[in-house]
Amino acid sequence: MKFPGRRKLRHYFPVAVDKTSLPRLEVQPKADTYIAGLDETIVDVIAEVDGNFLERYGIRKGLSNLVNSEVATAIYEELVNHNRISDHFAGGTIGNTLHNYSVLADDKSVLLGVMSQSIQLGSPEYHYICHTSSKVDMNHLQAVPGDIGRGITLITEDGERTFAIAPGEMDELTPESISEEIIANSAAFVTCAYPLRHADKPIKSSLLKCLDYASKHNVPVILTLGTRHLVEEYREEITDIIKRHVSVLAMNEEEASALTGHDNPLLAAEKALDWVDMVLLTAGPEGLYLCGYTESLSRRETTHPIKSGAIADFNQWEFSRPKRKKDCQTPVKVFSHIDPYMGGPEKIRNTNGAGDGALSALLHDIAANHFHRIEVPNSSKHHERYLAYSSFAQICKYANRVSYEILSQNSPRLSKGLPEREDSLEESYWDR
Ligand SMILES: Nc1ncnc2c1ncn2[C@@H]1O[C@H](COP(=O)(O)OP(=O)(O)OP(=O)(O)O)[C@@H](O)[C@H]1O
Ligand SMILES: Nc1nc2c(ncn2[C@@H]2O[C@H](CO)[C@@H](O)[C@H]2O)c(=O)[nH]1
Repeated sequence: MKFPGRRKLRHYFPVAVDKTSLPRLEVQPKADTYIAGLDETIVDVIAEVDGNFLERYGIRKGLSNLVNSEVATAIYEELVNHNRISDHFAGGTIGNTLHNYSVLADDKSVLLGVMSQSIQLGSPEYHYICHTSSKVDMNHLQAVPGDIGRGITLITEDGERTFAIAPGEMDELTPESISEEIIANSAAFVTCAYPLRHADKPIKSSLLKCLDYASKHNVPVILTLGTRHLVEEYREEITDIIKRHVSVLAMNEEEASALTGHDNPLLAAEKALDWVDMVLLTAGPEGLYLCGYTESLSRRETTHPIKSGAIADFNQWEFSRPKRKKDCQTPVKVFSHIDPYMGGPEKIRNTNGAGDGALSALLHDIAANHFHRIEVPNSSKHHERYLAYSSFAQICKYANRVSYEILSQNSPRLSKGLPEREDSLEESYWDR
């Protein structure tokens, strides 16, 4: 496990553990630190189109639209005929998050989902495997006879991305394929709300089974909402799942508004904290918010300028470390915010995956805490049980930096980790 931030001088990390056996790519649940995630396996087919194209196919801009196979074929053929397809990328909101986690942490994750049992060279499935980090363990995927999902990613002139999703067999994941051992030993279980729109498909029961296992074994559940209209359509069901199972909720401000009824991100996050332990709320050009709980007695005051918004002096305690509410004797709410790293890249061609990138940084910090607690249980870092290793403010910086990287490289999946020079997130970059 590579640690987020500059830590070598200030803390002890057992980064060089004696290897008594050959390294194995497959996750060893009792020995490895890893994140488990469930997703619909999707390949993103990237194409540039004009607004008229979306209208003609009745596709709602900026959203993830489900389309049947006839519409998908018609769209695909038109894009091919007009030479509009620029690339194929492995996608899926959780697939992206796990890949990015594994790249950042240089460590393992487990993907639960389906994969075509026979894969042809150059096929979308082939692209999916090729563009996924070798540290994402795919040994637990369930084989299906047909295709995985195609996420036709339509980029309009304004850089906005709209999905036309042809599901193929991405929702055929059955509960029998879910390993309790994998979930029980993970540092966290991460999933998204998308499977909920496939009530008649086995993936939904598989998701619920994972949530039950995670709750049973006290594994933090991280849920990312996906897209605004999904939240609007399934609000009650999503809220119920959040209240029963979710520890960390990740969403953008539109999804937050649909879920909580608050357009103001601080108020939306505060409302969501009635249900969960932590909220990661990304707000596009406004940056991001990380909010949660800490212990009143051990809270730490920020040295950053104090900010006020819908909540006065909201970032006062942002140097505190996040805890689950149930692990606090006297829980206090903590709010932290950061503006986009260096104001954002000069040119943004599309914002696809920037929010997922921020989430993978948060997962890295949660997994680092899990790893350190197991390796150095008597460290002063673990006198109390924390949810993450770093403070709210520090995680904000890291998450923000990763979003920037996704935006500048124009793809939802990181091709490499952050540069070593910057492993210290406190150095020059942050001082500008
Ligand atoms: N226009 C922008 N200018 C500067 N930074 C931006 C811009 N858009 C996004 N960002 C950065 O990326 C982060 C995440 O962006 P955003 O809120 O758009 O995510 P999202 O809608 O959840 O994305 P996705 O669902 O595609 O993963 C923001 O918190 C911010 O740091
Ligand atoms: N799992 C899943 N991912 C989606 C869906 N629609 C869009 N995405 C993914 O969201 C990512 C961007 O956040 C893209 O890489 C898409 O593949 C969907 O219906 N299900």
